[in-house]
Amino acid sequence: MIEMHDIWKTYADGTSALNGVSVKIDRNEFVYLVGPSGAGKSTFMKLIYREEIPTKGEIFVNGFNIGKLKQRKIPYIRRNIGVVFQDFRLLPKLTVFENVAFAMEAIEAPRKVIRKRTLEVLELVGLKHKYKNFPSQLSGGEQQRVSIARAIVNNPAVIVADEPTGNLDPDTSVEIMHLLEEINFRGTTIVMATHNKEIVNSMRKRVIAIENGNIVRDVQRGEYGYEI
Ligand SMILES: Nc1ncnc2c1ncn2[C@@H]1O[C@H](COP(=O)(O)OP(=O)(O)OP(=O)(O)O)[C@@H](O)[C@H]1O
Repeated sequence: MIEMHDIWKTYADGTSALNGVSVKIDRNEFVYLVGPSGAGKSTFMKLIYREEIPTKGEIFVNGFNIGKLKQRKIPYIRRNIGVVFQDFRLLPKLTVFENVAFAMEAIEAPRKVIRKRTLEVLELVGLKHKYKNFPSQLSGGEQQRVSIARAIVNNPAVIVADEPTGNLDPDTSVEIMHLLEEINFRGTTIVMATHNKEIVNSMRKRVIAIENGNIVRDVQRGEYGYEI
């Protein structure tokens, strides 16, 4: 599903973020990425959804060598990877429905299909009744649910979530985690960067720890392993 072969990433200003990372993540896995601030977690994820390309090494997602992807193939890979951010990144002037439908319009799905599928995913995240609301009328947890609906609407093979509970209180964080578990259970691979020790230690999954751009630990049903 995701394979990195000796991946190096150095940014334009000379900062090296990843130093020879190799890893394999199988279909349907749920992986927590942990490690200190600045360790390279976001970079790891940006390479998966092709926000960045590696300086050296090869990365395959769903069989595609995405560092070498032709420009015209990029929409295909974007459709196959849903991304969830800490700060939700919903479009404030669009309703809940429109925020989710927008991701399907981008791939030019037929109108009827868009309506049916959008309402279906809003139901899955428990927000169908708020489809006419604007993001500003929702709680943080609800906004994150909408962003998860947007991430899954095109039925991606992988979801990449960068600290999805970072702006949420503990109870809401647990609800969001249950939703991600449910999505994983339905067949989507999930890679999630987090600093949330409680969640990692209570909902045991594979844990990959990154420090100074290297994988220093990779354990099935692992622990958070840091003090904060
Ligand atoms: N666009 C960029 N240009 C230059 N340096 C960058 C850029 N993005 C990230 N970095 C640097 O690369 C290193 C890894 O950053 P990255 O964001 O991947 O870390 P992280 O583990 O996600 O951190 P955090 O937990 O704080 O989000 C850091 O030294 C960071 O300052």
